[in-house]
Amino acid sequence: MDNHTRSQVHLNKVGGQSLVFRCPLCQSRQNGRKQWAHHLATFKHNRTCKAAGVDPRNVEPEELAEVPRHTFCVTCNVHIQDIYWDRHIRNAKHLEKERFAEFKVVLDEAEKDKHGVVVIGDFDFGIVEVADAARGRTVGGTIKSGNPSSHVALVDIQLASIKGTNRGHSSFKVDVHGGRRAITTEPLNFGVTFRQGYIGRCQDRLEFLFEDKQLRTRFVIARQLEGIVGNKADHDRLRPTTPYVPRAKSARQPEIKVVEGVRPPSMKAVPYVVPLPRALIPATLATTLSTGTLANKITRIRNVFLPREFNTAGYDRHFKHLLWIEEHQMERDLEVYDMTNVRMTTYPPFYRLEVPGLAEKRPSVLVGDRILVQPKGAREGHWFEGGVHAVRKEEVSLRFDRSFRGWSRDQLYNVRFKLNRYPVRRQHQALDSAFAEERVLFPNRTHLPDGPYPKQANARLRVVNPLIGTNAPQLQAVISIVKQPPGSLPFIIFGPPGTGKTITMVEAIKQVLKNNPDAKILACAPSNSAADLIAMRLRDLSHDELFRFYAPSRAKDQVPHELLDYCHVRYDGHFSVPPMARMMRFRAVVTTCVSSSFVSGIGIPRGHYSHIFVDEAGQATEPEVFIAIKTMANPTTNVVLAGDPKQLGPIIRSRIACQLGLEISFIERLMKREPYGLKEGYGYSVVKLVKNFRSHSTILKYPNERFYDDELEQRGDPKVINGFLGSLYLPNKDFPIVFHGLCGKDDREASSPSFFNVDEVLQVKAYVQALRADRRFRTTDNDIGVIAPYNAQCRKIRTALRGVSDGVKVGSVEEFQGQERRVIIISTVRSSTEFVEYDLRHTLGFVASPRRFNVAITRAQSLLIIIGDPSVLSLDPLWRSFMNYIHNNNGWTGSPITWDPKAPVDEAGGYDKQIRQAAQVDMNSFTREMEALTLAGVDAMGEEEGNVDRVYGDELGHGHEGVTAHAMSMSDGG
Ligand SMILES: Nc1ncnc2c1ncn2[C@@H]1O[C@H](COP(=O)(O)OP(=O)(O)OP(=O)(O)O)[C@@H](O)[C@H]1O
Repeated sequence: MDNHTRSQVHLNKVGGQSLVFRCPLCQSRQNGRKQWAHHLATFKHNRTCKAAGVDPRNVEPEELAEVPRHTFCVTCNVHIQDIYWDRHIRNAKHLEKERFAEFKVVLDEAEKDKHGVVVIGDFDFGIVEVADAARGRTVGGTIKSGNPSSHVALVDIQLASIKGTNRGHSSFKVDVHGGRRAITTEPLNFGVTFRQGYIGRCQDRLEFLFEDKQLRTRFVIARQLEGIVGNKADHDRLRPTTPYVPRAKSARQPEIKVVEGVRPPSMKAVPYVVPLPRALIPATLATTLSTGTLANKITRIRNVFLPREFNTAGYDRHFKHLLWIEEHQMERDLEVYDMTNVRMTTYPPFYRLEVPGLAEKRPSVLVGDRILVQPKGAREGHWFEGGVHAVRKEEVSLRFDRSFRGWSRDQLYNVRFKLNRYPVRRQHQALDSAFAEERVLFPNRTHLPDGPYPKQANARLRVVNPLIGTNAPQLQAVISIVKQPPGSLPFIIFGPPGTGKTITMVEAIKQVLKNNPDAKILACAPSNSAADLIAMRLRDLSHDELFRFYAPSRAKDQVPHELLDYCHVRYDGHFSVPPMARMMRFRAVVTTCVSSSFVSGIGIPRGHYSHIFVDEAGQATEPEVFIAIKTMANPTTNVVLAGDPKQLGPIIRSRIACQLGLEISFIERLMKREPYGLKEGYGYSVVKLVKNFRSHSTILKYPNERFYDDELEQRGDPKVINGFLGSLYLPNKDFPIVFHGLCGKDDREASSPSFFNVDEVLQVKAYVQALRADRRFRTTDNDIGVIAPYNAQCRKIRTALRGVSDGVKVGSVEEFQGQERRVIIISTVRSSTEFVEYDLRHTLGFVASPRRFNVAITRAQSLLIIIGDPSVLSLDPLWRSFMNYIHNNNGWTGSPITWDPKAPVDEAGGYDKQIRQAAQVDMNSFTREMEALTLAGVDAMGEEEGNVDRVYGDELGHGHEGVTAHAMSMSDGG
């Protein structure tokens, strides 16, 4: 069918007639006189006139034939102005729908019994235990005709996955005796066997090709085959309990009156003396952000709101606006969680509200947050604020003002989640401060000291960590930091993963304290896990010297027990700060970047800390890093940053803020400045570390080549990095990387958009059990880390490991940045291409995210196991080359690959293009095959293939997995 006839199919004329004009100058079509008059007045038209040298008023339209005014598209269910009809049917959205509609028809048609022939049998194998599946399970089926004088013959039986030129793989096999044979009323028996030696699922299509001799036509009857290898009890425990229903985003009406709620006691746990600014988004900026295209918004923001130049004078204004832009987006992202017509229960004075998705941090709610509640039928715009006093698995406890009355079991409420503004207010507070020293904000060549940099020979340092003494660049970094005169430019410890940045920073902290009795340190990191790592390594300081500050809302069970003695816990169990005199005596205070504002908040004077250290500085936004610097630094304070811009950067939700630079971390910006060139700055302002002490050479090889120009040297301790060579799970005993191919299913449940993949959960569990049971290698829970890109998957893995290996750390890549484990198991989750676009949009997942990929694969010391669906991952060139690397080294197991791992990878292919092609091939191949099979008549379903531009529904545009700004926030008032 050609495009013309196809368009007829969708054309239902509705509505009356109208005049259509064509503009002789710009050839555009105008529907009716009014539109024509408007067109004449437009800028574009006037420009065309000017170019043609005519007066626009003298242009007469060409009158076109009368056409019907409206057309109704039966595929998309929309009315379209007739003049736009052509455009509509070329439109990707329409083609998408049309493709699906046609494809469905084709498949449905194929599955129907026809020409009197019926195929009987149930080919859904359900869940088969691993041992049974390895032996193979067979089910029977029959083919027969209902017509005693049938002229139909069975010509062929084949599996869609491996027929023709397809190199696919199938775990199914079909047994049928004899070749071509007549189909009569006598049943013809056949058997389908499902045999698979590994966890995961297999789907295929069994196609029976028949010939009707009387009608001289061939036709196909198809049956879907499906089998899952796994454990039924685990599947029952982990599968979605309620089907996923995307939440609909409704436009919020403005809040007119909000009655303040009662905040939890933790909000008063820290005795703040400096009030926080409100820092509300300026109305003009909010209006700009709500109207126009992305490009227009960016241009207007640049022209109207941002300073002309990004320099010391305009620094605060620049970042304050970027913060507001980001906040505006974060607030909008929360709208999707709004709930209507929900009930609450009460246990006075608290109210309990069930929040679907809470466990996956969708939405993320912390103690101290605010949730607005409105009784149904209340006055428009009037809300009660509920202070969040407790957060449980699926519900929160709220406390309202006394004027909140009228609760009953049946009363319905509307609910709005509000952004916790404390983190942004703290950043504004810091930006409002007077600190604006160029040597920190925009260091240049003049800030480099004269003379030679401090050399090791003259330094005479007695290192605390003997490892540092064995590596010249690390030692140099420590010496340079110790010897930097007060008021120097920021010092950067820069290096790829596992090169010892954190231990160098920790050694530098200890040496500064040792060599300068007056020195005091404020050490920060973007996440609690990275801050914990610093604090753990500083534990040789006494309890009077080291203080680890946690936000009062943090739960004690989230804190490593070794650090509890270094914290201050109030009588009511909340984290807090000790009395001021004691606080002032601590020589090192460790906290997250956002929480670092507490020091100025409780009244510790600027300049109290001689040094501010920030580890994993590439993961924080610049305003986050500057909370500590801007609130506490004075002209003598030195700043030290450690990080690697090739690892995870800050998570930014607003595309506008991203494009205006909020995504670039402070360390990344500094590294591009003159004094940080390795020639000029080595030893003065920067030291680069290139010896990797973490990983086995085979684990290091791929990221080293891809991200670090092969400059990393492998220097890991052989006792550690060779620890799993020869182990049972390695397909190649000398190559400690395993790619475990697994075809699973990515699921979601209820209203949480977070993904999980039960098949992969089971495989992770199987590996953990095997590792723990293997006496030869003696692996403890602490040796194993499991990384997954989605909160829901992390939660399911934790559930599966409960009672099996509770001590195994399971977390997102963000939580693993800076961490290492002897064994890392990565569950990639994705098993369908259609969700990858979703990941790309929401900066989730592993595909097309090189930084996340880099961090994930560089955490393992001696064994790296990746569980993933090769067919999906292979669409990303980075993943495909990585899988080829593993395959070519015989590290592959599980579901086999369907491509040639020796063939060069199309690096420029890019994920977008590849996924489009894959989706198209997937949808069209069956149609094409059917065309080829069909001689004539009933099965002529092949159609001209439209150029399907794959467009995915814009689902939930909110939230990030892993560590969000919210997850790192402190809800402790101020
Ligand atoms: N000089 C050294 N000799 C031997 N081992 C070292 C040395 N320096 C660091 N290590 C070890 O290397 C590993 C990685 O160190 P560290 O965590 O400090 O690296 P990093 O650069 O901060 O890593 P990431 O970039 O992943 O955060 C640790 O196990 C550490 O003990």
